[in-house]
Amino acid sequence: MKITVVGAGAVGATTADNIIRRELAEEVVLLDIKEGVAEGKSLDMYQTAALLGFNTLPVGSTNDYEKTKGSDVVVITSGLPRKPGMTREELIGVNADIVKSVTQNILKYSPKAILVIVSNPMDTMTYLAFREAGVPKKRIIGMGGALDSARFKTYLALEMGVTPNDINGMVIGGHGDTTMIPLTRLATYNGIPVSRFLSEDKLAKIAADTMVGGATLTKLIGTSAWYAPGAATAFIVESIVRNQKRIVPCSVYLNGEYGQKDIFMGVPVVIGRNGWEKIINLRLSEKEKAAFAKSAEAVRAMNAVLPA
Ligand SMILES: NC(=O)c1ccc[n+]([C@@H]2O[C@H](COP(=O)([O-])OP(=O)(O)OC[C@H]3O[C@@H](n4cnc5c(N)ncnc54)[C@H](O)[C@@H]3O)[C@@H](O)[C@H]2O)c1
Ligand SMILES: O=C(O)C[C@H](O)C(=O)O
Repeated sequence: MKITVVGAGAVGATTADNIIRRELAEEVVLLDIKEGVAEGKSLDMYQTAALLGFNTLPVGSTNDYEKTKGSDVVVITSGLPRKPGMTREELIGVNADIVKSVTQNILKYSPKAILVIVSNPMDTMTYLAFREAGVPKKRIIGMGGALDSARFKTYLALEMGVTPNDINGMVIGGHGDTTMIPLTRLATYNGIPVSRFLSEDKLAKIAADTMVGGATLTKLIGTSAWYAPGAATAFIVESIVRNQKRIVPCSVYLNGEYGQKDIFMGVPVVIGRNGWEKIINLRLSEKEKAAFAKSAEAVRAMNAVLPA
């Protein structure tokens, strides 16, 4: 198994670190355009092997795609992160060109790879990667819902004073401050609806906090987050390489599912060795359906901004 992570910045390096520690591949290639950075971070990571005991080999590359040849899974994190006060959507101008050229280069050397797109605005960047790659839809996965759901579970756990490990919950829709849909109605504490423990007001606040979870961290840190994004990306990669068939909300191509066509949006999917294998059709309430349709409108408007 060989995995490539494009972009050796905060999220890319953290993703690679999580993948390496869990020995999800024999080799992990980290690629960046900044001279020496990917090589340096790979060597730094490998120097933890003697301390942590893993056997995966990290390999750095300054824009040399030959080194990525024959990758089974490729994660794309290259691109600008937002600054405080910005939306993810404002990154489209710069990041579209980056994601487009990276996708083309990757496919030249790894035509069979499953692509996991992280760069923002993620749903639109995933749509763009799909358009450029021309590969079966099940091999293109956008990472957003895994992270947003982890934040949702964390906020629920903090409010309830319990471990996030006992909380189940999903965020679907777009990966944007106003397009996410935290499904409070379906969230549980070990199978028991969280509404048995929290008031409607508390749940509404948790949903609102989840939606601006990324913006909150960006304001605190000065750039966007990387620990949970890196862990969430590695979580998806693990479900692929270990063929775990986990149900994870991911941005995937919808062709009529959830009432939408020709769009990438977050919905629960089964993730296994072939990419996303199946879309889970949740029975949404009328209010949730309306939120999904509104979210799709916003994502579609972003997609329309992409150059032809
Ligand atoms: N989908 C999500 O949930 C999620 C979560 C966190 C961050 N993000 C997004 O991920 C992206 C990266 O965030 P970050 O914090 O790691 O940023 P960063 O600035 O730390 O790292 C980005 C890296 O991409 C590299 N890069 C730029 N152009 C490149 C190219 N053509 N080829 C290869 N590498 C190139 C840069 O040199 C830099 O090292 C941003 O767009 C951010 O908004 C998405
Ligand atoms: O908030 C951001 O801009 C980065 C990422 O999408 C996140 O949710 O952490």
